[in-house]
Amino acid sequence: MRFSANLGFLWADRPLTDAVRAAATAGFDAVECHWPYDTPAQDVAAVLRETGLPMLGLNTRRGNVAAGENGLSALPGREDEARAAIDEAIAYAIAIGTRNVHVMAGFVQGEHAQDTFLANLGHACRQARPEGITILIEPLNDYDAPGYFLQTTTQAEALIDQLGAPNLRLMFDCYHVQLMEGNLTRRLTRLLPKIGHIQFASVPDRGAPDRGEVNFAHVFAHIAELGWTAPLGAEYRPQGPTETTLDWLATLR
Ligand SMILES: O=C(O)[C@@H](O)C(=O)CO
Ligand SMILES: [Mg+2]
Repeated sequence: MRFSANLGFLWADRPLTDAVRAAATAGFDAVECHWPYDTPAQDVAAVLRETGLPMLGLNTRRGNVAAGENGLSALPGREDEARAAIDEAIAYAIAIGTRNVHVMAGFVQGEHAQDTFLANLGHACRQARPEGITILIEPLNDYDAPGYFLQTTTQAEALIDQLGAPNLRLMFDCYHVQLMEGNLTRRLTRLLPKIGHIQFASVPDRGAPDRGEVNFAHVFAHIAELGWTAPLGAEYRPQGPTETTLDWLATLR
């Protein structure tokens, strides 16, 4: 199994460039991040060259974070901002060689939200495709992100089918999926052709994967049996310094 350190949570107390170095030293095979925009892309590109780690993915900006926003792309009336955030994320991804951009939907419900999300995802897929970039959508659980537009893999699958873009895929975060829908291994098997990236954390406390209600040794073995070889994203909140939470890296590899 290969693993990617999600630097939105792991080593989140360090500048992004130092966090990449820490992930390399700890033995991760790749990194991914949430919102890298405060760090110049050329600095990130340089540290990726230095360490040899790929940055697997990044997110579009959330909008007005102070006002509680968590993405713009499903918000009716905010299309210009949403598309600017998508274009910015794609440009940043190109600059650092990242192949996945997660387009964040936002807190909104309803039919207009669905139409808005689909239209903005269409824009994202068209912009990203010539660059070889995949657009990801990620269902978030309703406990941590109440009211988030995209909450289940069932909903995400319907959106992917409806848009029919070859470069739109599902970010399957085992943590969110277990909380909302469960049945992880059957769901992974069925959805595999539509999955662009897999993440994990313990459930329900979003800690390291060697605890909680999900047996990740079993889930990872199943993912390997399915033929999935890309690094899996460790997106958990370390309790204490990240280095002290990495025993699982040796045992689950
Ligand atoms: O699971 C998550 O929260 C992340 O993957 C993310 O990108 C949005 O917060
Ligand atoms: Mg996630």
